Formats: sequence, C-alpha cells, structure tokens
Amino acid sequence: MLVYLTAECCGYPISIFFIVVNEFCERFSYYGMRAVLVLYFRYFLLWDDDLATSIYHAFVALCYLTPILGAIIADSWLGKFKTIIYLSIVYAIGQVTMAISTIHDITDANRDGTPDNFTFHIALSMLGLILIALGTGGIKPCVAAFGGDQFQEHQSRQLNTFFSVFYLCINAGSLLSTLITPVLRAQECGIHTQQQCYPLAFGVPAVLMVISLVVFIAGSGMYVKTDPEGNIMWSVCKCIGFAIKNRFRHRSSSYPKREHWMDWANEKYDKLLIAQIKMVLKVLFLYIPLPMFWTLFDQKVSICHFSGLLGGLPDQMQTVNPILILTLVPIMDRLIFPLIQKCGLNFSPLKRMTVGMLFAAMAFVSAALVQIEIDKTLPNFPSSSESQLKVVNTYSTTLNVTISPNEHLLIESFGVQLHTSKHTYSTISCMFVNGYTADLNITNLDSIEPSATTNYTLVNQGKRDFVLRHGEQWCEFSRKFGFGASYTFLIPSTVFSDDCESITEVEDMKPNSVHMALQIPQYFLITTGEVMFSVTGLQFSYSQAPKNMKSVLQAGWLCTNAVGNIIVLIVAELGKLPKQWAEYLLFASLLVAVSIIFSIMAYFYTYIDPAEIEAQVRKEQGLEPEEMEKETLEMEEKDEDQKNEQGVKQTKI
Ligand SMILES: N[C@@H](Cc1ccccc1)C(=O)N[C@@H](Cc1ccccc1)C(=O)O
Repeated sequence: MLVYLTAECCGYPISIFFIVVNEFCERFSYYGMRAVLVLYFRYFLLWDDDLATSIYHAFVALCYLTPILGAIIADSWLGKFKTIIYLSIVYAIGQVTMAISTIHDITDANRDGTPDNFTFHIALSMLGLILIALGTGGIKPCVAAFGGDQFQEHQSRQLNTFFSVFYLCINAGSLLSTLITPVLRAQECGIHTQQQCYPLAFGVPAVLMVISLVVFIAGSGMYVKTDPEGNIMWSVCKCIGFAIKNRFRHRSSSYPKREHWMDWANEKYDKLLIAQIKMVLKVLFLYIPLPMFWTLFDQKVSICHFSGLLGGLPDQMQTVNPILILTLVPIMDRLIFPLIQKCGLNFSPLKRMTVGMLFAAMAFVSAALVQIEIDKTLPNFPSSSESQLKVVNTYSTTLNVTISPNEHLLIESFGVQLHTSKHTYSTISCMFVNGYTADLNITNLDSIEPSATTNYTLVNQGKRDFVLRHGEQWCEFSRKFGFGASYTFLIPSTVFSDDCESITEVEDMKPNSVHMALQIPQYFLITTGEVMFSVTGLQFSYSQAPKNMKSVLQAGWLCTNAVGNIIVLIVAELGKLPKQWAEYLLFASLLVAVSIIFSIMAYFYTYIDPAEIEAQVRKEQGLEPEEMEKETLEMEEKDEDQKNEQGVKQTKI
C-alpha cells in the first residue's frame, strides 16, 4: 500500500494551495467568458436575441453534460491528475481559439470595422466553445475529488473546511471576472479600426486558464496521486448487467432471496467491487429528487431579470450571488453550524441539504409576495375580448369624440385618452407626438413628421435631457423617469417660442413603486439555500464515494444540476401560468414536496465510511490490503466472461 508523506501547513496539506488557486483561475476564466458571450453573439456576430440565447444555453448545457466523460476518463483510465492536465490543455486551447475568433481585423479586408467573413468567426468560436465545454465540464468532477484525495485520515475536519474554501474560491473567481470582463469589452481596440475590445474580454479569461494550468502543474511534486484500478466503469457496468441478468435467471421463488439485488453478482464478481457499487448506487438513488433545487436556483436569475427591482440588468445580478456566497459561507461555517452543534442538534449533511431546499422554497414564496405587490401597480390590460384605444388631441380646444354606438370621450387640448402599449416592467419607455407644424429632430431619435408619433423608445432610469431641433431652431428639456414607467410627450406648435415649456408629459404607465430592497430577502434566502445545499452536497458526494469512484460520484452530483437545467428548459417550453406569482408559488410548493420526499429518503440512509467498508470486505475475504489491490487488478485483466460463465452454472443456489 502506498503511504504518502505530505507537507502540511496549519494542519492542511500544502498541495491544497495549488488546487484552490487553480480552481479560482479556472472559474475566473469560465465565468468571465460567459459574462460576455451573449454580447459577442449579439453585437459581434450580429445574431438575433433568440439565436444568441439558444446557442448560449446549448453551450451551458454541454458544460453540464461533459463531467460524466471527465469522471470516466479519470476513474477508469488516466487518473485524476493526468485527466485534469490533459483536459485543461484542451480548455486553454478552446479559450485561446475563442479569443482569436473575436479579432475582427482578421477578416476585415475593407477596413470598415466589421468582419467580412462571418463564417470564419462563427466556425472558430463554435470550435472554441466545444473545446471549452469539454475542458470545463471534464475537469469539474476531478478537481474537487483530487483536492479531497490530498487529505489523510486524521484530517477529516480540514477536509470539510477544504470544500468550503473551494466554494469560496469558485465564487471569488466568478465575482471578479463578472465585474472585469464586461469592462474590458467596453474598451476600444483594433489594428485597422477601433472596435469594442472582445479580444481583450476573451483574452484575459484565456490567460487565466493558462495560469490555472501552470499553477496546477507547479504543485505536481506535492500531490497525492491515486492511479485508477483498471477500467472501473466498464467493470461496474458489466457487474450491474450481470446482477440483473442473474436475478432474472433466478426469478423463480425456489431460489432464496438475497439481501440486495447487487448480491446476484456474487457468483462472478469480486465482493469488494459489489460493495463499492452498492455504495455509489445508494447515493445516486438519494440524488433523484435533487434536480428540483437547481430548477428553482436557475429560475431565480429570471425572476431578478424580469422584475427589474435591482436595476433589471442580468449582468449586475450575476455579482449578487457570489458576493453573498463569500459572506455566507464563513458565517455558516464559523457561526451558525457550530452554534447548532452547541445546542446539541445533529445537523447532519442530509438535514442541511433538506433545509437548503426549504430556504430556496422560501425564496420563491418571497418572490411571489413581491410579485403580488408589483401586480398592484400595473394598469389593467385589455382581456382577449377587449381592445384599447388611445386618442391624442393636438387641436387647440377640448374635443368631444363619439365612438359608435354610444361611448363618449372628452379630450382636452393636448390631452390623451386611454392608452395601449405592451408592458415591459424592467424598462422605461417614452413616446413623442409631434403637434408642431414641421419635421422635428429629437436627440437619439429619428425625425418626426408633423402630427406623427414616434414608437415607444427605451430610456435609462433617472434624469434625461432631450434636445428638439428644426433647422436653426432648437430647445431642450429634461425629465426624470422612474422604473417601469411609460410616457407620452405631446409637442405643441408653440414649442420653440416658449423654449420647450409647453411640452405636455402624459404618464401612460406609473413607475414602479415597489422598493428594490424587497428583492434582498429572495437573494438572501436562495443563497443561504445554495450554501447549505451545494457546499454540503459537494462534501457529501466525496465522503460517501469509494476511493476508486470519487470522480464518478462528483459527476453524479453535477448531473443533478444538468437535469435541473433541462427541467427549466422544459418548463419554459410548456408555457407559463397566467399569473407570475402563482408560478412562483407552484415552484415553491413543488420544492417543499420534493424536500419532504428527500428527507424521508435521507432518514433511511446510513452514513458510511467507504474506507472502513472496503477494509471490512477485504478482511472477510482474508486478504491483506496490498493483496486485495493486486487481486482486483488481476480480476479485471482476465477475460471474465470465459472464466466465470462455467462457475455461475455450477453455483446455482
Ligand atoms: N454560486 C455559483 C456561482 C454563480 C456565479 C454567478 C451567478 C450565479 C452563480 C457557484 O458557486 N457555482 C459553483 C457550483 C456549481 C453550482 C451549480 C452547478 C455546477 C456547479 C461552480 O462550480 O460554478
């Protein structure tokens, strides 16, 4: 048996330093690139909104599916260390390819500032994204498990702290990159023409990925490296297949029942392998309800985006989560969990995860309450059997308008009756009606002909200045806009003689009166839920996995997220409830139901020490650990089908 003597600092293996720095840089690289990806699709490749978001979601989905591949490579073939190195190289190449694809000068032969050959840029960026997805997803289950492998048996307390620090590094990396890369993109750069600097915004994440790889290699001499014990995944599949087949063959009641269905593989497969498969299957079974948490977690971003209470910009939303994680993880670890323990309560990992789910459900209840308040401020929209009409009076006196058969509107001079517009809550829109006798130019708008109306134009919140021009004449006026509001400006013929004073402002839709602070509890609740659920899930997946399947179980954990994302997409396709708050309550109730199911499953789960079980099986087999390892290897190398087929027939029970 290999015994590693690892250098320690404050009770922690020094190699951990390289792993957490590597994770920080990798997450910086990933989230930084993601922060500008949709912008690149929209404004560089000039894709429409639908295409840009579809490709973005497809890329994210691919990143969640590749962990399985990485885990199989690591646990069955290369080992975690080599898998991380090779896939990080693929990842770094992907990031560099992506950065190169954003250099417009490469194909801008006519030097007009736009690429001449979009196919080249699209092909290169798609290749880059595929390599990135392969790299980031592939190394994901290996890095956390490899970090865990660095700890010795006496360092179990430090091992738990490691997963929290690991999570902190993920969020520190994502926070910094989400703040920095959009700023880099806003810079101007270029060889022939100056454009928004996508090469810098994608180049910095590429550099960070190279640094991540270099840091990981730098720690090479200090790591505890465990080699894979043959093609374990293949052995697992064959063993499970055989157990099912054998069970089916012996389905008659004349055969005595066995304690576990995997015991039907006893005739052919090593007891240790069977014990390890049982451990993994038990945990994977427990994971079945978990995707529901991620479904709500991923929906949360949409809530913030559409309600617009914190500014409505998804870019800014992305920083709130990591900021809260950086605050809450230390508070939980240093204060809340020790306090709960001091009160004599056993706050086991599965209980923490259940409570985490309940926190996420509470976040949705809070979102529903805020939505109800928001709905109160909304105007009544016409139902499917009604329509709305807006009449603007630019005549000099009050007018009577009759709509046959018997409806009457009284409209003052420069007044407006009713309105019709689509409601966009997270924005402010305004529209101009030109009552002046000639064409008018308004800052940032096309010119308006006399008696014509502009479309609603989106403007930023706060005080805005407008300049009206006609030939040599001009005047300016300012207005303050509230969020979610919609305005119409009526411009009379006297507009230049009274210096814009006579412009009438009509509030078509009231500004949002729900305070943005109401959004804070939602954020706080969902992130508290994430800390309890996700950090604990990471630790739990490592601690309950047999030594040779640590990456596989990490990948299983990440799969709960992938399935959660798929549910989000299905829900989006299936359509929405008529009331947003009802939808939030539905999600909250579903998660409460799922957490009850999970808590029942957790109640029947017995925590195990995989190393202890493995040692026990070895002892039962009368093998020393070294002998056992040798035996496992030999077993896998033999052609098992030929060797054991006869044995099975002989040992019919
Ligand atoms: N808190 C998230 C990171 C995040 C950053 C910005 C907006 C939202 C979220 C986090 O820590 N993610 C981890 C863990 C994870 C979570 C879900 C699926 C895969 C991994 C990460 O490794 O990115």
